Amino acid sequence: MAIITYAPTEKIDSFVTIAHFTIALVTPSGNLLRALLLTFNEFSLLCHGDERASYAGDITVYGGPILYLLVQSLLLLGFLVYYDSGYRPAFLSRKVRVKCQPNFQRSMDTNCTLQARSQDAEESEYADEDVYREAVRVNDCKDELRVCNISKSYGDNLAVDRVAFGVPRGEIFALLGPNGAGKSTSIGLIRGDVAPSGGDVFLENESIVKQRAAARLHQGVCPQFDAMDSMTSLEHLHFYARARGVTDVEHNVEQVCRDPTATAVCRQLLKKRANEPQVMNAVGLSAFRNRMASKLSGGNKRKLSLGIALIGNPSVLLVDEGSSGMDAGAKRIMWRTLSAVSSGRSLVLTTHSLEEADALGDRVGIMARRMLAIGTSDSLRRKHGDAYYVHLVHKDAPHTSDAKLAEIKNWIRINFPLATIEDRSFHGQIRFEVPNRVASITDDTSSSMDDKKGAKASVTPTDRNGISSLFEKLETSKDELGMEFYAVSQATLDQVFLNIVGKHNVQEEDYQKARIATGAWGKTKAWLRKTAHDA
Ligand SMILES: Nc1ncnc2c1ncn2[C@@H]1O[C@H](COP(=O)(O)OP(=O)(O)OP(=O)(O)O)[C@@H](O)[C@H]1O
Repeated sequence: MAIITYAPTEKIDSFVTIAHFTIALVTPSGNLLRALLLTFNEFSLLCHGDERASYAGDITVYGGPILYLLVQSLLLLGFLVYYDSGYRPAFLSRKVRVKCQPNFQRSMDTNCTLQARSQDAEESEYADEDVYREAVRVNDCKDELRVCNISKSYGDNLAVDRVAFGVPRGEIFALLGPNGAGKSTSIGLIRGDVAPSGGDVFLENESIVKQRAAARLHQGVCPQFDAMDSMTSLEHLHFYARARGVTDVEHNVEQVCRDPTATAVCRQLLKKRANEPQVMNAVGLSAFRNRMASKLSGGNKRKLSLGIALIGNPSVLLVDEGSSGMDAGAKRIMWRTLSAVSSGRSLVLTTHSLEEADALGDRVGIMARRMLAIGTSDSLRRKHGDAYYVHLVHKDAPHTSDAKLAEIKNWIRINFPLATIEDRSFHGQIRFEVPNRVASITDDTSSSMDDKKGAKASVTPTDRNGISSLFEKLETSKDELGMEFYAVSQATLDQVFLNIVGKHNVQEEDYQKARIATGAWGKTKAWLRKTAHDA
């Protein structure tokens, strides 16, 4: 419009052409627009000044936009390949330190650089000493996967805060956390899809930040959502094998179980149907090889995604919620498949299912933005669920009178002053929790809360015979209280998880948002409601 308004009439055409070519230089859509305008303007196609245009492919007609688009496609493809490779010329990179350190500066440093601080100060920055120890261990270990103090923030939202762990070959590491804890972001960071704000990830000692293409060769990813196309299961595997540059597609995963520690299940799977593609065997999809992926059941779709992740026999396998949406039976089959394919590689599994983490994970990491606890499920139970859970059933159940239930509760309070009795009792059944260390303390009925604290404080670490004392008391009073059965169990991983997130005051993302709404908007709404009501 500016050209048409202000340019001399005889120069309008040439000025418009110059403007078109200049804009099209940096915008591919500008080329398409120019081609479209030419199509709608017959004079532009047929005339070249006062003469007839030689042909439509002339540089001033369609030739210009086509040439520009070709050059732009090549440049953008080159940029994409360069960006995806993660390569940075030396002059653009900051100082590279392959060795990562705990306690890096929070100022979003791309290296895991160590600030000179005392060990106590360093340790206090981590949720507990096991988390700190893992962050230190991951510096020098030879694990196939090393996640070094990785962080990611989206604006003000710090989604992942200095998470550090290592996964050696043959180990399954289960990453647990409530909704919005940053599990999928952590997987994205390990994959190299999300650029970290700080820290680094090393796959077979290759940095996902600085050698992304090389590091990615070592990983296979089974994403949270199945991305299926209109192809059969077999065609999917062939397609992804070619995309990954795998030549021997048919026997690609022949060596899935080459490790001497390979499980018997794994070896059996490989023996069966030796002529089938081994990925098919490994994930147990042989029967559905020619079925359209969209027609597979949810469980088999997950297996196909796992099969795709196994293409190329990666040494690090990332499984994001591997059994989500599966029924109990399919879940167990998936677990067997996962443990079969885990031998000889490092497997990171994110899950909401504590049962799954317990069943599969050699080690478990519980995170909510930062790592809150790490260890085997047994060590976590010992550390964070150090209590016995007792379930009593009265012999008159389900018709036990309230008086008898009150008598049992009274007995519990006298014998286990620090026990927590569940408020609700179901048809003559009572559940209570006794802290392990104090299971053997006897107190009188009149003991005040201070007395109880005193009793707890007086327990020494050697006072660990709580379980025998607990059984002795239950056995002695069993008949007197009219108990039919009783069961004593240790904390489940569910209880451990709740204890840990409770201790760190972690809430689910939606709940947090709801609380924020209550704080600001909620208060305003309440005030408006009150004002309207008063009026
Ligand atoms: N692309 C993004 N842009 C902005 N914020 C994001 C983005 N991706 C994730 N987040 C935020 O990061 C936090 C962690 O999200 P993430 O999806 O990693 O959690 P999660 O543990 O995988 O949750 P879930 O178990 O529900 O899948 C959330 O607060 C989320 O809103």
